[in-house]
Amino acid sequence: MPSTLDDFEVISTIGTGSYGTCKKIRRKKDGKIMVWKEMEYGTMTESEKQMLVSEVNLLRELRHQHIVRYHDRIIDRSRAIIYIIMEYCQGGDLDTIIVQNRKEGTHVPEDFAWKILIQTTLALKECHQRKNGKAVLHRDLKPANVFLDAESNVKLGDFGLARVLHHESSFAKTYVGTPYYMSPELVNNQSYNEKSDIWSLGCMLYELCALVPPFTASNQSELNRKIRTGDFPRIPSQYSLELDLIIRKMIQVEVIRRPNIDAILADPLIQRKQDSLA
Ligand SMILES: CN(C)CCCNS(=O)(=O)c1cccc(Nc2nc(OCC3CCCCC3)c3[nH]cnc3n2)c1
Repeated sequence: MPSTLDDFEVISTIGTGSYGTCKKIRRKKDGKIMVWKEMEYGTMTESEKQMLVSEVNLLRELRHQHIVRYHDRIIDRSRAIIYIIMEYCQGGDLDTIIVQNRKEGTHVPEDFAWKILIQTTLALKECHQRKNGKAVLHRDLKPANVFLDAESNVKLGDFGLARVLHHESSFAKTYVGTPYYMSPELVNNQSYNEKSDIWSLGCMLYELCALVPPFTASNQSELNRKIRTGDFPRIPSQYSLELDLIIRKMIQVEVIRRPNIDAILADPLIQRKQDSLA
């Protein structure tokens, strides 16, 4: 029985993303707290709508403990809006945590950083090595897309939506942040691949520890130059050499030297940490 808008009541607006608005909702029948993301499709071409349909179908297939769970979708044809209903992540997003620590002059604990690294890598593994074939690359891995549940476990969000965004008339075209996590292969106009997600993962872990991205600049060409060098400062000295080392392995300019998901999970540094965090 597909859901209808009447099955839910809106509690509050959480925020507006590059694709539309995210609202906190309550399912009336059992009081379950969820979110829906509202996307206007009225200005989309037929092919963009087709892309949206296939992205939403991908979302519903991604079932993993560290990926935000898709529940349903509601299409309001009269207003040309699609509502994508997903699990609510009570812990908010990593971007908010980074901003808060920067403001208070504090740092996240080392074990928290390892936990985020391990759980986000497991979420990416699910996407890169999907059972029935085609890998789903995230393409937009960043702190604002990594959410936490009530126990601070990772819930990777907004999969695929990143790809839908770049249709001509979308809000996304205007709504662009600085691509701090752009990989060297993207800077050199080469193709995006699974290792590009690994580069972004390394950049995200770096920012979680250092509270600033590994590469910063006041303009795109300066940023591109720094990214091509691959040179960046060590994470703050309070963090272990091992954590700095694993981040460095991911932020490698040469794609072939960058570890893939399985290499990261097999790394002795991770193995040892996984045991101690378990
Ligand atoms: C970027 N942030 C500073 C925005 C401030 C807003 N706080 S916050 O840190 O996202 C926050 C606070 C409390 C609960 C939640 N839970 C949550 N949020 C989602 O998306 C947020 C949305 C993503 C696109 C941009 C706008 C916000 C979810 N998507 C699927 N499940 C979700 N659960 C999030």
